[in-house]
Amino acid sequence: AVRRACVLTDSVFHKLVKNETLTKDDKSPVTVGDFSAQALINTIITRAFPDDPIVGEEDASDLRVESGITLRNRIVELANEALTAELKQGDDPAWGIGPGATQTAEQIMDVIDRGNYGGGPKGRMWTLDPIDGTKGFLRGEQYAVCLSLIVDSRVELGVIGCPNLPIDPSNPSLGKGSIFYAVRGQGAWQVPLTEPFSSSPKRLTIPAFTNETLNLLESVEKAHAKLSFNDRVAELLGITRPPTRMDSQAKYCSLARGDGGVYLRMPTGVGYKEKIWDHAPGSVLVEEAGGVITDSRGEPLNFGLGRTLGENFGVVAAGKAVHSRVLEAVQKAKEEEALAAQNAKI
Ligand SMILES: Nc1ncnc2c1ncn2[C@@H]1O[C@H](COP(=O)(O)OS(=O)(=O)O)[C@@H](OP(=O)(O)O)[C@H]1O
Ligand SMILES: [Mg+2]
Ligand SMILES: [Mg+2]
Ligand SMILES: [Mg+2]
Repeated sequence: AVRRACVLTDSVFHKLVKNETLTKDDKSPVTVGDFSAQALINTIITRAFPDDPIVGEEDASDLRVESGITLRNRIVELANEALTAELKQGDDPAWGIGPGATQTAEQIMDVIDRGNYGGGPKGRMWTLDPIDGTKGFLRGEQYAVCLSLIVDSRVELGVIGCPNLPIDPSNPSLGKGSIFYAVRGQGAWQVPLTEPFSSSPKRLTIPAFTNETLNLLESVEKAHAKLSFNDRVAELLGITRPPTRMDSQAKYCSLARGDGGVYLRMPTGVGYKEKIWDHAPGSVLVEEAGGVITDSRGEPLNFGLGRTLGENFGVVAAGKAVHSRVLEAVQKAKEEEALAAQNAKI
């Protein structure tokens, strides 16, 4: 499902035109690529696991109204193109894909809305972010197709497709595009997007870092994380390398294979609640690569609270040894901030 969606989003990027993007109520962008990829993946999940609910980022309400007709028609066309593409190794026509698997506009809208599940502490559920880092996608930079399976609040499987991420940053000739995946208890792995079954998966482990090699992985968008706080934490840790900024859960993939040493994402203070689909796949990937992921207090992320992670205490992910040092530096930076706020009041 993730591979097919990556082929879809990559082709959408190359033919995307200006009026194929909507601005959602929260002012964030969503493109025909996000909607059609959600239709595609939800179709496959629904056929393979008919009883499983899906917590998906997008919903079709803006497409069901008069003003959404042009966008809807385009999404139906793109989703059907992706659904009916020829079967590849590992594909099963019982999943509603392959030549002839066309759906009506109504079916496409309904399958997008299979992502409307509210989440919660008990049972099986999938999370889907059809394009994570939509702003990165629009810039032609990093984005990711992100899927996870949660059972009784615990992430058991995470799959992250990164069409624009170098396969090996130290060897650019290998090109771009990988799928990263982890099954709890079975390790973290990377396979090339184009040949996921024919090449042997590469096992990922977070390497050891020194102060000289350590660096932060952080958001591109200033509205998504408090980057000035990150700078102070880096200073307290004695980090000399500049941070690596990239959109989407490609940050978790980069951490899992050691391209960067710490993923730090602190709230900007506007009351935004992090969504479970933005962290569930990445969290199991990092844990299976030998890392630790918590909020800034050191508490585990709770994927059983609904569609969000609840009150936002940020996210800290790193290798085991580094993680405890980062938590200490984060606490120190928070104390400094509180003190400065108090002094400003006086
Ligand atoms: N205010 C605020 N604070 C924190 N996070 C927010 C905020 N607004 C949006 N979002 C979510 O950020 C997701 C992408 O963020 P990333 O850090 O992964 O990439 S980016 O560099 O910031 O674009 C992005 O995911 P996508 O919508 O899938 O792109 C959002 O879910
Ligand atoms: Mg979005
Ligand atoms: Mg996202
Ligand atoms: Mg998204």
